[in-house]
Amino acid sequence: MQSLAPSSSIGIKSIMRSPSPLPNPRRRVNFSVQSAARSFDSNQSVSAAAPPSAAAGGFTSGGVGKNRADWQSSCAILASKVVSQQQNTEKTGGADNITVVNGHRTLDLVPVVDSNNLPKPLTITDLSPAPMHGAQLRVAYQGVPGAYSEAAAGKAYPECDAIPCDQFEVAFQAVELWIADRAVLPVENSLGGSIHRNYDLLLRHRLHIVGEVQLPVHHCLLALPGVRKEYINRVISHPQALAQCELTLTKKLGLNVTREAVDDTAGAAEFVAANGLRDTAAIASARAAELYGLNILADGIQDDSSNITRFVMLAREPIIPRTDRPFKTSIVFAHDKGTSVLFKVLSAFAFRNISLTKIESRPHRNRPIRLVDDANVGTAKHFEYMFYVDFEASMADVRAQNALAEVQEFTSFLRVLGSYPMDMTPWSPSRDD
Ligand SMILES: O=C(O)C(=O)Cc1ccccc1
Repeated sequence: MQSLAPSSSIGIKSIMRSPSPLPNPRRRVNFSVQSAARSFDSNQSVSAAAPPSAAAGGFTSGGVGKNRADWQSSCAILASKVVSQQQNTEKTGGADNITVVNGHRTLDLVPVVDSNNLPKPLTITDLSPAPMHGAQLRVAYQGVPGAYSEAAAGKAYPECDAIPCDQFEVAFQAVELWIADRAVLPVENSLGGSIHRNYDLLLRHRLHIVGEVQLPVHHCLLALPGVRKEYINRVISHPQALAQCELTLTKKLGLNVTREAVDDTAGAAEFVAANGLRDTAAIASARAAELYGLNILADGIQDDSSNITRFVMLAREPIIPRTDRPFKTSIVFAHDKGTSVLFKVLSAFAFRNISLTKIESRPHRNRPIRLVDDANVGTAKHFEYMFYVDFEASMADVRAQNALAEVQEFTSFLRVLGSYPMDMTPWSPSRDD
């Protein structure tokens, strides 16, 4: 999967403002951080935030270390990468390519948009805290205007200044480097399940979950004006969107054509429009159709009308948990010895009548395999897992504190990702219901 923005380009581009209640999409942060990000291993967090405290939901054990020197060197790495990326861009220009990633054909796309909209080079001053932003909350999201993440930012913070970023890594770093105040991250979908890569990102960075929103997602099939369904031989979108519309595309619309995954839904729409592609349709929102001048060929094409995506809001500092409204707490833990650990951990919540809303396991990135020697049988190899659990209680609730104290006894690593108000907005299904 590739970004629709030139992946080697570096810049913040100015884009139009949108009317309320959608957030104000002002700038696109699309400095490329792939290589810079690789320099930040888990021991080199770029977070400048103070160490989290248990009371504020930053309870952690066995987590990564960080200090001012790490932060400064991370900034230096990022700044030097920015300069070299910029030079590469100048050398290579921006060719419009289809590449092969993990065996899939993907688009390496360069939008040919009006030159006022082309990314402007990021300078070192763009990486320092910007005191001129005024009182508006700046919320970084992955994608371009019209992406669902932008809508989620607008739902969480109606008056916010939404900052598009070409990658999640960039959205995280925008917050860590004080370019943005919050990042918005899709974490699970009612049809597609958990977005695993984003869970991995939560662990690699030191941001705190400070809120959640659940957004009904209503997909449209978009094409250039005058293009009919019969002309389409390719559908492009975010992989979640492609998966969420698979049945409708094939069974209802008869579109047994190539699918190609790109970084975000609205970026797919922008690409079709910017390149005048008459054989390609994008799956994206009605707002993306409006922003990029595309027609809606089919409306509400998600296979299940109750298609909800859950997003979390991330900040440098945890919020102070409260007990006067429903809160949720997200934790991640690992264990390296003992039996029935998962059972014991879950009982710590069950005995205190704390409901779990999610449990997810992910192979441990740094320690994927555990060897268990057995002289009679040989060497057994088990996957090592990280477990992600969400439970319905605030860290200000003594039951949650006691449960976590107990969990800590059975685990080798425990981190509270955040304790935050639950999204209690009434169920509002997709528009076509
Ligand atoms: O690509 C987008 O617009 C996103 O925000 C990610 C996404 C994709 C599909 C459903 C929900 C969110």
